[in-house]
Amino acid sequence: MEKHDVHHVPHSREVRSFLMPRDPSVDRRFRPRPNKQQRLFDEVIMESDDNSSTDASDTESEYASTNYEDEGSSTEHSEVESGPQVFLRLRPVESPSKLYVVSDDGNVLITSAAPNENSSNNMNRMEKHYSFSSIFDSSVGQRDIYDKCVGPKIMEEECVTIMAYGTSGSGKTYTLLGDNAMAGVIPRALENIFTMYKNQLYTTPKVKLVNAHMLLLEDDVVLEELQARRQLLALCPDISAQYNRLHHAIQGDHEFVPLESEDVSVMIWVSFVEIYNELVYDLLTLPPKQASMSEPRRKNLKIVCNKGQVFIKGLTSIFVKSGEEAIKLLRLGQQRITYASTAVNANSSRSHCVFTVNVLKYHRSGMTTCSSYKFCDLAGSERVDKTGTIGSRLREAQRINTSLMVLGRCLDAASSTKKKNNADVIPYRDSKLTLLLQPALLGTERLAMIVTVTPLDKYFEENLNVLSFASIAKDIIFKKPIIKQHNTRYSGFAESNLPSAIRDMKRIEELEEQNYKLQAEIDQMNYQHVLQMQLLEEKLRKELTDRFQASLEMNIKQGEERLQKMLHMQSREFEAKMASVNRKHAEKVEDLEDKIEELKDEIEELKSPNSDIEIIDD
Ligand SMILES: Nc1ncnc2c1ncn2[C@@H]1O[C@H](COP(=O)(O)OP(=O)(O)OP(=O)(O)O)[C@@H](O)[C@H]1O
Repeated sequence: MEKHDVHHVPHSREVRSFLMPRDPSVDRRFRPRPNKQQRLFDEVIMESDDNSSTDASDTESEYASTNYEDEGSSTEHSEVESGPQVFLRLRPVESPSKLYVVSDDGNVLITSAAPNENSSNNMNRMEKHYSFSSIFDSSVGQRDIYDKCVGPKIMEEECVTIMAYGTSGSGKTYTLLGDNAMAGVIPRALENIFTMYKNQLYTTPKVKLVNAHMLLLEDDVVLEELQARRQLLALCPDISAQYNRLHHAIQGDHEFVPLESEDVSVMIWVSFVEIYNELVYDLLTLPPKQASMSEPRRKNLKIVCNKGQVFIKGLTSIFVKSGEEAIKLLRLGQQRITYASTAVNANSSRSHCVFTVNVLKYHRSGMTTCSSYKFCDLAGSERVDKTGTIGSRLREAQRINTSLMVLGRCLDAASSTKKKNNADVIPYRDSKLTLLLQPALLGTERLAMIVTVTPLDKYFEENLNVLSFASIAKDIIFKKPIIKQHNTRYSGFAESNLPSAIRDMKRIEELEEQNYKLQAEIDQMNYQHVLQMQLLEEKLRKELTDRFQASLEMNIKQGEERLQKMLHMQSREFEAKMASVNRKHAEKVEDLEDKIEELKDEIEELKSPNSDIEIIDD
């Protein structure tokens, strides 16, 4: 086993690469790092202030906001120097490898030198130390993971991206979603959010984040939103029994406290996307209007960067009134995710998924703020050479590995304090994933990464890559101000104090009720119409059948009569012929009888004694 000598000074600087990760135990002096922490991304801040846009520039909204002019957006900043929090979770396994040891303080993972046959890389054949914000061994459950990694961020009402990263089958999806018995981070966060804002929840979708802009919606748009939400929720699986169990278990695990403020109304929206083979798909699309099209068409969407804001153009965002509704939509989206069975996980996510919860708050002052929580379940990195992956699975794996590699490069660039005077210092545009997670990678929003590892010998090398990736993320120091919340002030909205807001709400509820009734009437009329059409069709069918039957019967009758006539004529002809033949025969018989009589007379004459004829006797 090759031992790492801490006093040995390498002659040249180590080459940085994500695929051949840096050895974190190499003397820090010889890592390609600056001597002191510098302010990063000044140039990127400038970029976000200018009017340039990537992909497409589309800030015009289909949503009317005419009466409520946006007086300008701003952001609530925190100037504190900070970096991402990186947590390590070890998956429970039957016989854990002895190659991984957690330090006494519980923050450093020490990997032993790999046995030669387990490593294709010399660098891996030495002891390494990886430090984390916290390490959770297999005994740590879902409750503690939430309390440590996510809960405080929700309480602070900050914009945050929670990212699960690890090899395939190491427990990323389990950590984020959990199972029926043990809820993961997302259901807990939803319960936390809905309990926190319990007294401020606004039941009408009056404010929406559209293309990264907060808009006050007109009544007709509100109705559309309510209709869309009703339609989509109707498609969701029924999880009420399961949800009740989950809800009680979560509330038993944590003590979420409702906020007291009365000056704010809160609206919560969720969206869910997957990035599959470098294409972005909406997992909450509405069903098609025509009933004939059973499956909603999967249309890939564009990620747009405009004025430093990143959003997905045309992404469905659904207004939710309870944790149950949000979890229902999460389950619906999950059913639409691309899963496949791989060598290491029978139900492996083949895409990166991002579930976003936007908490929009409008304050009595007229200020509207948004806290955005992004939960990102990354597809598992995979050794395509060892697992024998082929065909479409291989293509997927290559795409997954490439996008993870770009993510690694972005983190690497962010952790490198070597200042470069160009805006493209972080290559976040190189993959859809990094483009979408740009605010977290640039440090404008908080980033927490939960790294999952299966502590088995056979995954040793893959795990070292994951750990190196994590250690790169851990090194990042953002000096750019963290955006705590996005703010917008509306001039019209300032007047919308509570009484008028309540009036609005009542009016909207009335309209919704009316709309509901009209929809029911339309449904009833449609039903009647269909019924009438069916009856008419039936009547027409019967009429046609009757006519056809009558004409058929008439044709048969006419045919019979014709045949009867022909038969009669032929029999008369036959009778006449027979009569003539009989007559001829009778005449012949009469002639013959006459002849017989004549002959008889002649014979009598000859026999009489007076005859002159002498009879000679022998
Ligand atoms: N900490 C844990 N405790 C109990 N079971 C776990 C834990 N972590 C993972 N598992 C189980 O391991 C299996 C694989 O986990 P999971 O699907 O979360 O992996 P993954 O990292 O998301 O994989 P992929 O990237 O292939 O989708 C699941 O059956 C899950 O229940």
